[in-house]
Amino acid sequence: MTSGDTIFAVASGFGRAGIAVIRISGPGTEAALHALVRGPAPPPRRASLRRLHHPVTGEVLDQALVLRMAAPGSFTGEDQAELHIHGGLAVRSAVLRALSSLPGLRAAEPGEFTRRAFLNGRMDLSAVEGLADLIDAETEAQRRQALRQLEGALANKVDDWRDRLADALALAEAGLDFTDEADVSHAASSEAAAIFHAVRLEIEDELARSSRAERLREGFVAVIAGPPNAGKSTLLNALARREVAIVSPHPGTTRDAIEVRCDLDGLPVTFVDTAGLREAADPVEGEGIARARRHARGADLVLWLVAPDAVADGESFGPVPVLNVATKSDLADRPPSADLAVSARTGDGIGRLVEAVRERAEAVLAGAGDAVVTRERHRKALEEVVSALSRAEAAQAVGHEELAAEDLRLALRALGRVTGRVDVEEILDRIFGQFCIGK
Ligand SMILES: Nc1nc2c(ncn2[C@@H]2O[C@H](COP(=O)(O)OP(=O)(O)OP(=O)(O)O)[C@@H](O)[C@H]2O)c(=O)[nH]1
Ligand SMILES: [K+]
Ligand SMILES: [Mg+2]
Repeated sequence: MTSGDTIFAVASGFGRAGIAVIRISGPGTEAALHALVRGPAPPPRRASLRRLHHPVTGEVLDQALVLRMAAPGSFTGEDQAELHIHGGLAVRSAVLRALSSLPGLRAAEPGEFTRRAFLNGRMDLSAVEGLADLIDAETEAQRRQALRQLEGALANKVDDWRDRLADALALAEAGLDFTDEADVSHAASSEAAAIFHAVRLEIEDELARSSRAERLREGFVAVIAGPPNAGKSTLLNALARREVAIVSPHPGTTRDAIEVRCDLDGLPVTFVDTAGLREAADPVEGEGIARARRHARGADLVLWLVAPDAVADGESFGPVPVLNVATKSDLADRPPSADLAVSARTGDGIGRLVEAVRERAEAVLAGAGDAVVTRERHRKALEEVVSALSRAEAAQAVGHEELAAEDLRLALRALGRVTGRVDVEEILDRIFGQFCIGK
């Protein structure tokens, strides 16, 4: 399956670079190469050095390494080529203009290459999402998780569940066909029940692990909270090793929450600096304080900071664990109530604080690397499967074989949505919209 258009885009990053890669995909690829190199298109799967010309004026635009992949053995499954050109902005735009001038060629939309790969059966939807995550991965743990997904960790499980449920459905339907032969009917339907019961337990097991995996994608969140002037923004800057937040001796300096993503030995942790908590007269500060409390209640961990000169009542943030951190340890000894003491000024204790946060992040994210359900979209679909299977079991237990078969069909359809084997149009735009041009 190919669409008529041939698309092209810069696949490497923006800005000056030694080399830029332009991708071309579609039925007009070979003709486009022919026009650019003024001769036969280079043979597939062989890197060939060629001069690129403007197809109309004949002007030489650049020397390029040309790679051609013939359908269906390419990323998109279509005829495809890569032009490795020199990365200057002028070279890039000259080659792009030359491509635009060719009939049937147009610039690709965001995610369009990957969309074609999906439509041509080169990857399933969960692999598409894995690819998006791999491009965005910032830490080792995220990279490994995304790669597992791209390589089909979820798709393989889903395919296995689908096969078994399809068998169960066939058995259930056989049971319905043989209702006049009670033995056959009974044996078939209890075999079917055993299958969908086992599948349901396996899916529930995966769902139980999924919240950790989703967390690994999004990162562990540690919110820095405390009374005004506790040194929250100073600590954030020390953790980020740059001046992200404004520091001043005036209480009430920070209003908006400021997030910094960190890589703590391969684990993704987001630190959030917030407005100092107090009764505020100023409505803007009051809004900042309301946001601070919301952030803290949604966090994985609150770092509760108190300076030696401040008297502060502790606050509770629901079930979120709190680490009590005494700040400005260069000014005073650590009070007994604190778990840790730090000085952002001298750097004292910062390493121990980072280690404490890392340990907690590790505990929360442990095992996330093996989980295969990494997104809300997967979780929602699998929850639907579980409830359809529970209904099927209940129906079957009271002899409503037809209802059980209907629920099995619903379960199969919901499973199909994870990998995109059924009615996917409505989710396609959302997924491919996350990609940038050239992917
Ligand atoms: N001696 C010393 N002073 C510090 C330390 N950390 C922060 N300060 C000072 O404490 C004051 C307040 O620091 P901030 O980081 O702005 O405090 P904050 O908690 O973000 O304050 P608000 O945003 O207003 O709630 C500033 O004058 C900092 O220079 C420290 O480790 N030692
Ligand atoms: K301040
Ligand atoms: Mg601050």
